[in-house]
Amino acid sequence: MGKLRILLKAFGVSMKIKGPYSMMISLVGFGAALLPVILANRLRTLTDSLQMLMGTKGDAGPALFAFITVVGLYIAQVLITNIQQYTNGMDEIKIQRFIKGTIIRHKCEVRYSYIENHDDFQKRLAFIEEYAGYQMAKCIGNMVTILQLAAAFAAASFSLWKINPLIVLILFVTSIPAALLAYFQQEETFRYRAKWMEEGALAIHYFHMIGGGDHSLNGLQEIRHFALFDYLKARWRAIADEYIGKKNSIMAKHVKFNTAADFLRSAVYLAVLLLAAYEIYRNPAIGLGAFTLVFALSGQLQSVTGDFLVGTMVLAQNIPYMKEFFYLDELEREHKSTSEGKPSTGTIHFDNVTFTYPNTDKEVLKNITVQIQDGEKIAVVGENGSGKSTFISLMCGMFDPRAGEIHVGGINIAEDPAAAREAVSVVFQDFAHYEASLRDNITVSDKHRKADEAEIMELLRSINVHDVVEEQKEGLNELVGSFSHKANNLSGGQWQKISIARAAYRQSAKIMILDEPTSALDPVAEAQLYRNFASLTGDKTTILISHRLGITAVVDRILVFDNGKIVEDGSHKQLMAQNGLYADMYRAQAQWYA
Ligand SMILES: Nc1ncnc2c1ncn2[C@@H]1O[C@H](COP(=O)(O)OP(=O)(O)OP(=O)(O)O)[C@@H](O)[C@H]1O
Repeated sequence: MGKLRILLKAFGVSMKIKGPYSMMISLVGFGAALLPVILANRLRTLTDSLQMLMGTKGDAGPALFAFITVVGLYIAQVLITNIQQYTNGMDEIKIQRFIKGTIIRHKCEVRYSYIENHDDFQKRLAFIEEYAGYQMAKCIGNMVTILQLAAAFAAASFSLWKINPLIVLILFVTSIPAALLAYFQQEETFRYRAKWMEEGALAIHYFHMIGGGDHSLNGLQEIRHFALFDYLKARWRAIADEYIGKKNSIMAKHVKFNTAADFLRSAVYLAVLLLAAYEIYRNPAIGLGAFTLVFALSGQLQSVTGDFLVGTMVLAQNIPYMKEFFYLDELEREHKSTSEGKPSTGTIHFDNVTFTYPNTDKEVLKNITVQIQDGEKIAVVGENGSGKSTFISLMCGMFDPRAGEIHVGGINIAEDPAAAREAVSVVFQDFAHYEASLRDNITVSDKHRKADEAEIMELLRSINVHDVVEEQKEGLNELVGSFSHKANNLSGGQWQKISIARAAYRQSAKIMILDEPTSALDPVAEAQLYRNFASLTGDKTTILISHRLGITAVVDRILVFDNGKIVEDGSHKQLMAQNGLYADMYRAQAQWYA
């Protein structure tokens, strides 16, 4: 995309965010940019009228009129400034809402592989959230400001030019170094911040681990128990202090240069006043008011020139960042569902599937071929890191295989993940905790199903997780979570029972996937769950990952994973007879229990 096209596209989006009311106020403000010049000219007239009056008993009318117009202009200036401040505040809110909304939308719509930091997605998203989105959203406002400054510059220059063109030239030329300085300083600060966003990420991680800025309680008890605050604080400090040190030296440099620039600016201003005084001395006919005009407008012209130059340079410099914002539109989306109706079968077919995670070379799954029939109960077992959860992620369409095809419910999941997911209910290893009522926590898995309280409780009883709801004062209406003071937090096992209930609630699913669903349950609860395994899974095809090999008794077939391959496939009896990896693992666990 060419620079001009990016700029025009950004203007379009930015104008839409601003809305017609705010655009109108900006255009009114356009006229208001001329107010200081009109005011300075009225002050000139007032000074001249007062000079005429001095020592004479002449007509006070012109002075009075000039004074009244000055008052009127001041009032108009105050009103317009405040209305503009209000609309600017509104614009800021709209911009933040737009940026957050855009980020959420893209995060939900892109292919899941981006979430695992494919294409530096997370870093680029952070940059868009922090900077690029704001520059894009503000560009039309910035453009209007630049035009206002240009108008104010032209009007002020015209007024001063008539007194002495040299005044305008001096003010303009001497504003250039200060403007360049301001621009380079902004750029240096930005560059440093962008670098910090990349290098300081670890410091932010430590800061959150200690509990700052993050509402999660993850690991906080352990950190307190091992008295790790000082250790983590030192790690955070080491990185943060380096940043602060560099920032301080940049700031010190900027202050030195800015002081010099301010001296120059004041010296030029005084020189211009002297020039005006000389002009009046040389030609008294132009009147004392000319001095008032120069006095009021010179500083104005200096700052307007500087802001205009810096604003234009920054707008041009920001075009690449605006482009970064439009990167979001180029990301690959998850395919929209094209199928009519839901899958009617619970079959799962992996056909020669090989997979590597984004940005890695290691083959985590190697040539997996497996046919799972409708209604089969399958256990997936294997050592840590052998590829079991990855197998599930692919089955849920989170990633595309590097080679091979996966059909879930008869649908090629790479082509229509949304339709294939309709067939599946799942308990992930790291399931979500929703800050909501227990009812919502259970029913979010099937938003179309309208079940009343009795029906939900019946379901919970059938899979033996009803105790979590019955123990709460408000039953299904109990708010749960750790964020709100009104909510009651649950234990790890209670949360897991709710996640199982959530999966069971998705009645229409043909396939049920359970990734270590009992890891947090007590032995009695676990045994009860497997006793009710038939109620939980019904006639659904079931895939169960577990390290507890005792549960393999409730399944028809076991897939044994080793280093990304299915190395054994059969019933418990067959695999024990085979005396391979499964039999070894089973005996090791049984021995432990014995
Ligand atoms: N997001 C990821 N990016 C890169 N590699 C990953 C990612 N997730 C997992 N892996 C790697 O993939 C391999 C298989 O991991 P997976 O989680 O599928 O194993 P698993 O059999 O489920 O293990 P566990 O029994 O410990 O849960 C491991 O070597 C792991 O390091």
